[in-house]
Amino acid sequence: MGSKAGGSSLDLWSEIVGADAPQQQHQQIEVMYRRRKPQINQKDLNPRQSDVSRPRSNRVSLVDPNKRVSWNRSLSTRGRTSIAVGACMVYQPELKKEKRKGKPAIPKGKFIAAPNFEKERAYFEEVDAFELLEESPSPKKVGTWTIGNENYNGQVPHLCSRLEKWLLSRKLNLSCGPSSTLSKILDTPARGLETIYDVDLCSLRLRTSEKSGEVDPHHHTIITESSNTLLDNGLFEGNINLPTDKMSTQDDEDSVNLEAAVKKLSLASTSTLAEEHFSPFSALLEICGQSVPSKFQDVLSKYCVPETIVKVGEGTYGEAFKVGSYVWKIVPIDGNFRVNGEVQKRSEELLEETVLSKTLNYLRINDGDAHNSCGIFIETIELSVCQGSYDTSLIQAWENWDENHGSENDHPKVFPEKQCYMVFVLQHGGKDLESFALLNFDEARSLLVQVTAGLAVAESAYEFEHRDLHWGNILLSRSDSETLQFTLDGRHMLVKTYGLIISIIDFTLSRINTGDDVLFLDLSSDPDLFKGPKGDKQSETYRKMKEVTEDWWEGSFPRTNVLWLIYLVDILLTKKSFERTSKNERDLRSLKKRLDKYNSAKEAISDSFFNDLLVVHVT
Ligand SMILES: Nc1ncnc2c1ncn2[C@@H]1O[C@H](COP(=O)(O)OP(=O)(O)OP(=O)(O)O)[C@@H](O)[C@H]1O
Repeated sequence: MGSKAGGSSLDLWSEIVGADAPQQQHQQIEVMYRRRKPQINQKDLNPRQSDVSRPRSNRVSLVDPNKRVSWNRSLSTRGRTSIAVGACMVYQPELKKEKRKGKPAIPKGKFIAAPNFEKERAYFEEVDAFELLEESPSPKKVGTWTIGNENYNGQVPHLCSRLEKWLLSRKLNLSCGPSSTLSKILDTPARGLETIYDVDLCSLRLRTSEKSGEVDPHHHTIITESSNTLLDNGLFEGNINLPTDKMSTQDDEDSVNLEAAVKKLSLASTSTLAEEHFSPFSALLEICGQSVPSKFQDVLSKYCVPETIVKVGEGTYGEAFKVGSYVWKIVPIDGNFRVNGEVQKRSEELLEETVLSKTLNYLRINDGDAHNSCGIFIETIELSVCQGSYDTSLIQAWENWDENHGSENDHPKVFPEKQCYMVFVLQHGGKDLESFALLNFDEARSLLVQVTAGLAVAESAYEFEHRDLHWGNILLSRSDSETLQFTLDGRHMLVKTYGLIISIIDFTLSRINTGDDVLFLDLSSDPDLFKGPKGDKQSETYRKMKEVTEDWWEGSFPRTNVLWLIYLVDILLTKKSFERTSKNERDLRSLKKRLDKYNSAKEAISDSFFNDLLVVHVT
């Protein structure tokens, strides 16, 4: 295999030993669900829902079968209920009712028989007894970068203050152009966090709580090397490129003065200037390099001829279309009516997701110098804000898909002329794990090693936690390459693919430290997320995350990545059928047990399960 190429390769992982656990096999009875939507056992369905003539029988609202509101769907309103409902909510619960009478029944759920129910029984009894040990929570407010937005009230998703300042400064002085760290993230491809910190030191420095001795987690300390003149003029740009060595000689007194000045400016900004010049929507436009929203047609024409567009998937918020060789994820935003039973996302939320996606793009750089790199996080090619009714080519593609798959989403004809959308132009990542047919155990373990290695790399680079890695958010495609390179803390690893390439998507719930700010969603404002069906692996994983984080979502808890790895092993064992021996199943169960001891994907990647899938190159 290509994994041995390169001469001086050492298998360092083999020294990590993990004793196999007792190998009982048990049966598990578990609800299935799709993405964040729980699937209820047939016996739990009322007759109407279980009627095979209803193509949506696998998506059952726990509240009202006609209304797509469930424990998981309420995610969409997390932290923004007050905005959406208070401002302009027009609830349309009946939107889906008139749809597609007489449509052929095409159930979407994959009901895969467990390979050996009897064998599984013993195991799952063991697994059930094997509840995760009490997590050892990370100490709060220590060791993470403090965050900005002192006005954060737990209801509005956090938008990094750095972003606000950058955007504000762009408004105030467009001729300066963006040169802050954030703009670098937005304008250029991948770079490691350590580099970002370096760059940032030339314009701004963030202090950790530890370093500054501050205890307020919402206090964002900014120290600049800028001149007071700039500050006095209100033209703070974070754009003063002093050499780092000069930065390091800055004395504390100056820092304190400047800090106070910046704080003053910041306060003035939020109360007056920002209100006049800054809105999340205009910020979104800025990020996309637009001054006004585009028309679908204009952006589409850059990528393909409209007739070739095909819908490839759908989520709670977005529709996914293959446009040329890319995938467009189209998310309606800021509208005052529900779509797919959900309050539309607001610009604020999309701001965070766009910055996060762009930051993860940095990991894709693999120029030999990268300290951390991998290609597993889906590449964001372009971001665009569009406005108008849905384009006819997209509607046609939507209807074709609906005929074949039975869409659960509202027909896009509901969108009025003034509707705005966030368009993510993404690398095509293949099929999601839910619908992908894995062939054999080698493919399954390559899936696991790629996800684990990718999370380890992103943890190391950005303190990244995905926090929603269910089987709709893992994409798979086949390829000829035998190995993939991951670089973790400067060590180059080749990972065996067995012909499978994995991509991770959907960073809505993710947490990241961009080097400027910690971006995260405060899930404590969405209690329903944690009320999913008991025993359901996905809902249990949200609950375990809550235990681990102690509901402090801002903090760094890479253990949440491990929780999703455990979930993935469960999914492979119980929801996916592929060629495997009983030894293979034992190996997976043993891995699951050992995973429980790890506090990060970085620790997990050293597990013996991955030994012969990884080769570390010492350079
Ligand atoms: N880059 C991509 N390549 C291929 N398919 C994609 C891509 N992005 C999204 N999809 C398809 O669209 C589906 C929905 O995407 P995504 O999960 O990002 O939307 P969402 O609205 O955030 O979903 P949810 O919140 O319900 O998980 C995916 O499960 C996948 O099938």
